[in-house]
Amino acid sequence: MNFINKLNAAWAANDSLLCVGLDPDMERLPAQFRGTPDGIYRFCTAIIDATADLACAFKPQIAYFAALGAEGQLERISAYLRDKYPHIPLILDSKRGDIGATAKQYAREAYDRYGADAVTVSPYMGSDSVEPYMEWNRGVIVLCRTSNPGGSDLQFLEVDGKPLYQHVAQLVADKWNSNGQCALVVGATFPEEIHAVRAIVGDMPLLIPGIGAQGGDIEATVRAGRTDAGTGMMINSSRAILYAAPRAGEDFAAAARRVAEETRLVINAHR
Ligand SMILES: O=c1ccn([C@@H]2O[C@H](COP(=O)(O)O)[C@@H](O)[C@H]2O)c(=O)[nH]1
Repeated sequence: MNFINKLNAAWAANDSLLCVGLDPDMERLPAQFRGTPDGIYRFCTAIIDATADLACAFKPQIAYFAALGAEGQLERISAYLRDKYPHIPLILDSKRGDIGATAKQYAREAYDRYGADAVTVSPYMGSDSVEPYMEWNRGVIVLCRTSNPGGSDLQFLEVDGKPLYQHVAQLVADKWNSNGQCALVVGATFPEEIHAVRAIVGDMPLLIPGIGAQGGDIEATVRAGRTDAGTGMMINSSRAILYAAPRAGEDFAAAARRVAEETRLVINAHR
């Protein structure tokens, strides 16, 4: 099943637009998982088990694995998700961008090595840098209006009367999405821009990081990004779920589940 079909199925099966981020920071892991690469695997799979019926996707950020030389654990986590929850897409957040020959290797890394259903890519190097991803029947999620404040340095530059990020949205909608496999990254910290991007791209899925630890407003995000079908979004939360402070008598996985459930409820209240 291709990415968009799988995402549609996961939205429906779990009645959820919540994407759970997998960013295992060794310093923040519960003590029983610290110090060994296998601990990363056990922590992430415990989070997956605790939230799989509440999520429309899981999004590991590759830096958290590569920094520790733990890419093998990411391969294991991806295989675990595929085997146990084959209906939930895996989004590899790697934000790659390079010349075509190198991009071909990055595409193999994402789709073949990690078995990702979709991967995040940077549009900065243009069409030939994203074409190799399009050759796979998987998802390509293009950075458009990122959640960080510094994203404005370039993404807000006015070009031909409109901000650069809107040109990216238009380019993806008009050209790069000819096979219907694209989505865009737009930060929850910028609801007005989510609204502007939605107006350009119709019902194309949006990956929306920035709620939770980055403080984005869930209600404003959902109102700005929802489609007529009440879907169209993968609203990502990583640290707020992974490192939810356990209440008395509650373990980390139960705390993660509680926060994921609360987040999904708030999202669904405004769909
Ligand atoms: O614009 C962007 C693009 C990607 N991210 C990534 O999403 C998560 C957010 O983590 P939180 O803990 O929920 O803040 C992280 O992996 C980022 O690399 C983003 O934040 N903004």
